[in-house]
Amino acid sequence: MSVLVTGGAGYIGSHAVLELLKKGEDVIIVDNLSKGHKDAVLGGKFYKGDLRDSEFLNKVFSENDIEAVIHFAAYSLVGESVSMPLEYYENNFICALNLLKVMNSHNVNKIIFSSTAATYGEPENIPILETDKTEPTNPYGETKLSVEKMLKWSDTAYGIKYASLRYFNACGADESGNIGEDHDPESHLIPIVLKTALGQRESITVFGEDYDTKDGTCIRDYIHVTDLADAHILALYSLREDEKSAIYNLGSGKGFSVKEIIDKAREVTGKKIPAIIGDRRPGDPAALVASSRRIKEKLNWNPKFDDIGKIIESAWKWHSSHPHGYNK
Ligand SMILES: NC(=O)c1ccc[n+]([C@@H]2O[C@H](COP(=O)([O-])OP(=O)(O)OC[C@H]3O[C@@H](n4cnc5c(N)ncnc54)[C@H](O)[C@@H]3O)[C@@H](O)[C@H]2O)c1
Ligand SMILES: O=c1ccn([C@@H]2O[C@H](COP(=O)(O)OP(=O)(O)O[C@H]3O[C@H](CO)[C@@H](O)[C@H](O)[C@H]3O)[C@@H](O)[C@H]2O)c(=O)[nH]1
Repeated sequence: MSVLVTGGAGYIGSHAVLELLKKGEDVIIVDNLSKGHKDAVLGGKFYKGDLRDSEFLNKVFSENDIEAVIHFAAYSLVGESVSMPLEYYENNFICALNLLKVMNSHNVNKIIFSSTAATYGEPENIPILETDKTEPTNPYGETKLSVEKMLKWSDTAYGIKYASLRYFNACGADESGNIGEDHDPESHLIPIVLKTALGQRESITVFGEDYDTKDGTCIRDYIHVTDLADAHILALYSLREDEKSAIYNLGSGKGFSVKEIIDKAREVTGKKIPAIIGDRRPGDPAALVASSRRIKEKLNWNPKFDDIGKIIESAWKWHSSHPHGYNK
């Protein structure tokens, strides 16, 4: 039987596909390539298509013996979601709705969902626990929280078991340097900092220096993409072992400010990396840091990258060897 990976040509999805293949899983990938790259998919059976198209989805499920779904496909940019909320609801909610409907009609009862730290909003406590309140400060987080609620009711009604993984900030690249992050336009901090190091941008703009944090810039929890990919495999195994549905945070437990990330990248690359201070970006909470105790205890998740310098080094290996991403 096969594992269907939606959004498997995207940044995190392509790393998960690689790890699944290494474990000997039979993998099917669906991606509309709106943001992803066919060259990022290093194996498996690839379908180009859109999850908003139920007929297409039904065909994929009819042609294959699908056991479980890992659902990455979504729009995922905090700032963009504030200016395009309806597109975010349409893509993120409708894709998940169509997927759950087709899963139910084909008796597929396991799904791993890419949720996010953005479901919490402005946290009351750091580190954030899965039981903490969820009040998103942006439409992106709202769409993901709505899907989590739909998953809960689909479990109650149809017995579809889920693991909802609330990732904090995914970063880094596969150690081989063969796949990595390539968004167009790029909006994530670490790739932009590294593109500045490569001389492709004149400077990095720091979005706000007046937050209530140690140096006034936003704090995030940066987690390596391969450690994230590994967590999906553990979640898949747990659903196979009839574990109950659950929500898990995935982060390193350490917070770094925007300025600290820029300084660390200067150290790793040996480049100057000019930075200028700009306005706050709408929708950004001041600080997000995870407690990942639950997934460590319940699924034995054991992240390998616990050093931000090593994480940035892996991203630098990818960016410096692929300065134009997959379009070499
Ligand atoms: N990058 C992060 O830091 C982060 C953190 C938390 C959660 N997430 C979540 O993880 C998932 C993957 O994120 P990513 O950074 O790899 O993003 P990405 O944009 O690189 O990957 C998403 C993939 O989904 C595809 N896709 C989008 N809409 C589709 C549709 N309607 N039909 C078919 N394919 C579609 C895109 O072409 C792309 O390849 C997303 O759900 C995102 O919300 C990401
Ligand atoms: O040019 C830039 C880009 C980003 N930032 C800041 O850097 C931090 C990280 O930003 P970014 O890399 O864009 O990630 P987030 O907005 O934190 O969102 C990521 O991490 C979330 C989980 O925390 C996921 O849900 C999202 O999908 C994913 O894009 C934020 O404080 C940004 O304001 C800058 O200062 N300048």
